Amino acid sequence: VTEGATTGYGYGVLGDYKSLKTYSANGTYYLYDTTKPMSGVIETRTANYGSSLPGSYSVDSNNAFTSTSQGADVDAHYYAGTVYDYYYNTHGRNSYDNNGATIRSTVHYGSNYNNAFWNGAQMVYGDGDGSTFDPLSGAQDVVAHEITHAVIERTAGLRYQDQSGALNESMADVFGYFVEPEDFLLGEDVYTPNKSGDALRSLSNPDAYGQPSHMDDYYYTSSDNGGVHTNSGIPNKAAYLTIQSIGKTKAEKIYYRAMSVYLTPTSNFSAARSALLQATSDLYGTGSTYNSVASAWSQVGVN
Ligand SMILES: O=C(O)[C@H](CCc1ccccc1)CC1(C(=O)N[C@@H](Cc2c[nH]c3ccccc23)C(=O)O)CCCC1
Ligand SMILES: [Ca+2]
Ligand SMILES: [Zn+2]
Repeated sequence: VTEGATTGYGYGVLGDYKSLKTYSANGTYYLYDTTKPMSGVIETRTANYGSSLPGSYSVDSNNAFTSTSQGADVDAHYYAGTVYDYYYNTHGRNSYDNNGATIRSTVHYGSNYNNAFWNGAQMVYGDGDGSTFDPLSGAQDVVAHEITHAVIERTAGLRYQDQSGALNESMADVFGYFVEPEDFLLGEDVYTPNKSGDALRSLSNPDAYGQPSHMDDYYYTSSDNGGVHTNSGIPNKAAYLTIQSIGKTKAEKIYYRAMSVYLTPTSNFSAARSALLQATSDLYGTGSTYNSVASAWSQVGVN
């Protein structure tokens, strides 16, 4: 019996065919990808509808992860690989710690759990209740959002509270777009499966989903760590305006440099504007690109 890296396949949450990097041992196939140029691996596990982590390896007897319940496992594994590839190919970053850390995901967490999270060590995905959410790993932008939280922890370290927390949230949403740039929506592929055209959030129109897009409408609250999932609308809108004026290629380099070089745990929105302008100056000087970034933040009321 062979032991080692293999290529299998499966169907994702939306029933789409995907080729998978798997591992074979003792006649069992694991969602365990050893092919990345990093010392760690990409591994996907299941909590089997319980809440103990990390759970057991997602396995299959014939390297064909084709059952409906395996869709969440397939997508968590496949999309984690694409997010690894994005950070490595676009920014030269080797996993979230830039040192080849293993990227671990656990799916089927809880019962009909309508959420997902990075717990400081791994990603965790609920299956959703089929009405509010489909299994959340079925959205590439959600997977990118979660892995970006891990990157932020190892770089800017933005405190998950008030403005620095909203910035943390925004960077996660913005890199969700950079990884999946087909729209400015977040979570649209898994949100309300029975309703089309909606999403969890919108970078281009935060107000459509109850988020402010200007400092005048900053939402002061004690819940959700000071409204981090609400006030992220303001930096999200600034990011959208920036992308629209200078393009994705320049924007993602500026955002990555700001996140990895200039932002700190206590950076607020104004500090983010400064960090992004400094990154822009480093990369592109202080001409039209610089003015576009400054303008974007002025338009959302941050100077
Ligand atoms: O990573 C994050 O910021 C979110 C982590 C939420 C969480 C935090 C701590 C423990 C458990 C869960 C998860 C996501 C999120 O934005 N959640 C929002 C919106 C949301 C999703 N499911 C919900 C259920 C009820 C209320 C709100 C929500 C939230 O938790 O606010 C990110 C992309 C999609 C899900
Ligand atoms: Ca999207
Ligand atoms: Zn988040």
